[in-house]
Amino acid sequence: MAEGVRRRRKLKPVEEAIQFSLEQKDKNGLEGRFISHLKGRGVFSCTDFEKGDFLLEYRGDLISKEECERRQRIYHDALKVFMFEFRYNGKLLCVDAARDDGSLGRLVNDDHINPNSRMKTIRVDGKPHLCLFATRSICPGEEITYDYGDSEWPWRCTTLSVVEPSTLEVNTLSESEDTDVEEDIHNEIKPGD
Ligand SMILES: C[S@@+](CC[C@H](N)C(=O)[O-])C[C@H]1O[C@@H](n2cnc3c(N)ncnc32)[C@H](O)[C@@H]1O
Repeated sequence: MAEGVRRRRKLKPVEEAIQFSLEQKDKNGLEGRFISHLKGRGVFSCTDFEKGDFLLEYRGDLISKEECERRQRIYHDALKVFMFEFRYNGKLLCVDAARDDGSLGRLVNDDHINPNSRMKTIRVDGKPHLCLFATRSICPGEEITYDYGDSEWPWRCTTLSVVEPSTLEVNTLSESEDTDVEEDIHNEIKPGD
């Protein structure tokens, strides 16, 4: 087959995650949008994604536990929420995405009930990268969410209020098979830490 006609092999999700991690770019088909003053911004799909697809990297500075603790002492609460602590090869590490570099990963919101993606670590050049993969098919217009992990996140407080005798409404008060995939992870920080 002539060089120009040769088809590019479709990358596996983890290969795509590695490529985007190396290029430090977000893929097309996703956009950041303002949702509300309580929730802030979020990331929305503008295309169809399939279960297992790579979506985004949670980009930031990869730092040690000690450096994370040092930054937490000087950061305002609004910045601390961008510090994603995780365990890798038995060590506590952190990706600090406090600096707004325009990347989308840092804008993905929490949903512990019906998330559509999951955070995993992938190894690129010996270093862990935090990447989100779709856990089900995602339609255009859907918000991308993942489970931040067990913690007393303030927005998870809910109340039940009776709307009609038989109708309950939930009101939110505040708002691998591949060898490079290490493990599913959760954010281990607690709000205000
Ligand atoms: C990593 S940031 C996500 C992006 C954030 N929404 C923004 O605009 O910068 C985490 C913060 O987003 C907000 N957040 C995340 N998930 C939420 C949810 N389900 N409901 C309300 N606020 C949420 C909280 O303020 C949280 O501290």
